[in-house]
Amino acid sequence: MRIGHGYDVHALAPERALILGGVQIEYEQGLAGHSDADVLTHAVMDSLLGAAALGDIGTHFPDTDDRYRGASSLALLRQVAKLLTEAGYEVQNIDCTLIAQAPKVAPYIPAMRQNIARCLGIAVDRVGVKATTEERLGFTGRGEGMSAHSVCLLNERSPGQRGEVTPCSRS
Ligand SMILES: Nc1ccn([C@@H]2O[C@H](COP(=O)(O)O)[C@@H](O)[C@H]2O)c(=O)n1
Ligand SMILES: C[C@@]1(CO)OP(=O)(O)OP(=O)(O)OC[C@H]1O
Repeated sequence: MRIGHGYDVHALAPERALILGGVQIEYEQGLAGHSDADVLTHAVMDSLLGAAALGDIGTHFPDTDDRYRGASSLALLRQVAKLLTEAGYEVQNIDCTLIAQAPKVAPYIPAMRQNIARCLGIAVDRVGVKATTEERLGFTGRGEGMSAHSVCLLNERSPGQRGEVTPCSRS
């Protein structure tokens, strides 16, 4: 079993859509970024890539590459799922936390969990999504941006399934 951690931050800006866990939420501002800036999904992807020691989202989806301009982070998450499968891992569970002073996202959490689980091909009860404010403190508390943390566990499939060389004894 392998543990992973991911963390991401995006600034709030006018005239941007607010997309969190693949859910578009009505709000006066959205998150700025090269992609759709879905900070929660970015933290989830980094936790998965980290657990597999496969780098991070910037390695796989550089913000200098026009293919990722305005990209759906859920589409990127599906690509991460493929990388994990190819490397011989399956997701045991994910637990992530969005840090945002506003808006209240609790009503959207079931849809976020469904989106993340669907992209990874796992049951929704393997995906935890939570939200908290930072009590008006710091950059999230002042409404300048949002951040997210994620942890995950990956199961390693058996060596035979991963295409690894298995030690053999010589007589
Ligand atoms: N953007 C947010 C932040 C929080 N919530 C929910 O409110 C609860 C209380 O938050 P505190 O920061 O005051 O502890 C929290 O447990 C979440 O359920 C939210 O929906 N959206
Ligand atoms: C997701 C990517 C895609 O180009 O762009 P951004 O939306 O800027 O997000 P960031 O968290 O800075 O990660 C870098 C990129 O991988």
